[in-house]
Amino acid sequence: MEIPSWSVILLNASGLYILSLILTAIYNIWFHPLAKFPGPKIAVIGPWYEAYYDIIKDGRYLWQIEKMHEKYGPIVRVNAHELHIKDVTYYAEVYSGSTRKVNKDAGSTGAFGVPTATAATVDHDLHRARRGYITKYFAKRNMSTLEPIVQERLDRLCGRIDERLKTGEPLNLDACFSALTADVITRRFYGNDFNYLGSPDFRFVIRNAFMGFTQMYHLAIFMPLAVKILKSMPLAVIRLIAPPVAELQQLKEEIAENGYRKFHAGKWDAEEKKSDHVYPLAQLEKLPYLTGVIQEGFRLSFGPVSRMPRIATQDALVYNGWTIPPGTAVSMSTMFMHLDETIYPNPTKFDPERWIRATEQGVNLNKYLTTFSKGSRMCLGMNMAYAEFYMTLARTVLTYDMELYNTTEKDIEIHHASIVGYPKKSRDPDFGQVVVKVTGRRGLPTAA
Ligand code: HEM
Repeated sequence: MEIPSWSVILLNASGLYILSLILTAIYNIWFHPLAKFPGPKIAVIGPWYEAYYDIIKDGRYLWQIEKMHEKYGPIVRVNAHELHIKDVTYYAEVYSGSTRKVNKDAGSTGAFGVPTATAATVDHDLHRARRGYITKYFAKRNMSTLEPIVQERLDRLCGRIDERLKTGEPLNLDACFSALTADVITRRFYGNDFNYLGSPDFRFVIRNAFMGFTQMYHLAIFMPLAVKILKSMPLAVIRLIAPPVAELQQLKEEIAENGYRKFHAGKWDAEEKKSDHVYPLAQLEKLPYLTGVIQEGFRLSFGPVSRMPRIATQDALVYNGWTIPPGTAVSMSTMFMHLDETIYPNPTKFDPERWIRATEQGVNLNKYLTTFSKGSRMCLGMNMAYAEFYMTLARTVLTYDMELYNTTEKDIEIHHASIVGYPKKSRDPDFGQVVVKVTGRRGLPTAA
């Protein structure tokens, strides 16, 4: 028997592959359980349309989805297996998880590369069990043990801000607040921290690693194998191809090797303790304007903006006359929730008083704030994040005068979605950061 040449084998294999793509496209357009839902056909024939916007155009699919909603209405099929809904009144139904079993979408959680993490757990029941083990550590009643940790780290932060006041050197708020929160979290959960607040320019590996991870997020969804191969290369090679991914790998290797031995010695910087503008959290939480500032900050900074689909495994959801079959991935986006003008008139305006007005009118605006998501999978660290925001804002704003330095609205306007939002890319390495000059330090207020 004559053995076919390599070129014939290759030709046949390519033919079969193309045929399978055509058959999949035909199935997805006409025979898939979601075939009847509105949306562009090009988005469902295969993963390429979404991949084009999220990989080539770098996290721009969300804005394309916005255009789809303008054309097709509030429910759109955004890829072969996922529906996206743009309707603030329906969020609780999709994200609930307390009244029905809700899985996560394996496609998007797989990108995290940590299948045992609570946030990446796909199955409803397994997630419930895993979340159950750790919930108590995040309870609101435990925030009193967090308070002294935050106050001590704020003392350290103030020490660093004082330095900038003296030298006149600009201060990168993104960097110093990231260092603050990393120190607080590690000290709260591991008993010690790496004293990132003490590092020059507040640079630290976890922040760079997180940014590296977000940059690889879309690639990891569409080409998981390519990312696996990249991660298996020697660190020096990874550093050449994708420096932030090298940071992530280095961090993992260091933790695997040393555990947490590199922790800060644990000596609290008592000599830096200052008593001005230190208010108890319980007192701060009662202040309506400060609360409005925090809520409005959460609203316009969005939190994670990438889609986080939920799958009702056993129930059919009903939306606007459409019956969504069980097992369908359904997503909604915080960016659309927070910019909905029926809930937030003049939505891009930073208006803390809208929260005060809503309370006076008996309107529960919090229902539409989805920075931390809602339902059974909502953020476990929410109370911790709020506590840090109250204490940090009160302390820094009351203590210092600051002026924006080389920072404009363009630095914070989001243009790319890669888990969190990023501004439009720029060649300027400092672009996309909030930088200030510290211009003064205030004394104690006249009335506490
Ligand atoms: C401003 C700060 C934060 C924001 C905006 C935020 C936002 C979120 C969001 C939206 C989710 C849901 C993710 C999903 O549906 O896939 C989430 C989950 C989670 N967050 Fe946060 N988070 C913040 C801070 C924190 C902190 C400080 C911690 C802990 C120290 C934390 C721990 C968690 C955990 C453990 C989950 C997984 C919960 C689960 O799957 O049951 N977060 N976060």
